Amino acid sequence: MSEVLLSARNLTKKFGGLAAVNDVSVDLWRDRIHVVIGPNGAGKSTLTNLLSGDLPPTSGTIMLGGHDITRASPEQISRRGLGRSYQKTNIFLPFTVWDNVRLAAQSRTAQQPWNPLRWLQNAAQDAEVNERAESALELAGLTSRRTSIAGAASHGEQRQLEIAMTLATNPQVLLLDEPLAGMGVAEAERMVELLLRIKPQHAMMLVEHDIDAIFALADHLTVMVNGTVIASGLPADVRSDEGVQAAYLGEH
Ligand SMILES: Nc1ncnc2c1ncn2[C@@H]1O[C@H](COP(=O)(O)OP(=O)(O)OP(=O)(O)O)[C@@H](O)[C@H]1O
Repeated sequence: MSEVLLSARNLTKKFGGLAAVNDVSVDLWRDRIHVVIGPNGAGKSTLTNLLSGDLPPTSGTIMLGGHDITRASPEQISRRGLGRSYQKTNIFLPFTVWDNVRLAAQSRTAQQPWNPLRWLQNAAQDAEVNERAESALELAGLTSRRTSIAGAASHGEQRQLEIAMTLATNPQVLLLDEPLAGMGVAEAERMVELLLRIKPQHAMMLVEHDIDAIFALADHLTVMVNGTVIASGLPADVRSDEGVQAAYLGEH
């Protein structure tokens, strides 16, 4: 059954006199993809940064899995099960695909306090980290590329690797910033397939500009303009909304 994993209410973020995000509420459900669109400067990145803890909101609340994370750090929020990818890549280019995913999986493992049985715990932890990295690699469709040097991978594969690295932290909620940016048609199709494959286990919010992908992926579509939500709902309803056509979709 679908459930709300993240719930943000009345989020506002002010930079001086500018409300980059103005009274925005968002629910993210497991097995649903929520796409946020809007022209440049609409507040999409700022909203993502509020949900991930990279920026504190001026007002409003964010609940993740029943916990109030409004003032939590990005690390605490990650440990509570939120993973995000960044437009600017976090990949270590000289390392292999596998090493990158394993490092991401390891970053999630808490340090254990010292005790005489620590080597046993470490061994168990290693096995668990490897397992998490392995399944993230497989979900992202990169198993056959594990020994490739990340820097030598194609643009599309590097974007897949970013998703694999995000999945390796075992998130329930995924925030993805333009996962199809800069991709050709075939790469974009592969990414859409990948996102649909990981959808059932995750609640996802995507910021995306690719119109075909938006309508292939979105279960819920939100349109932001100047920090404000001007429409939010089923993609077909939002698409036919006159205000949306005038403000955004009409441009394409
Ligand atoms: N750290 C900051 N300090 C001051 N103003 C900021 C800051 N970050 C964003 N803004 C402003 O907030 C508004 C929203 O920016 P944001 O980057 O969230 O928009 P966006 O919808 O993600 O745009 P794009 O599609 O171009 O990435 C813009 O007017 C931007 O200039």
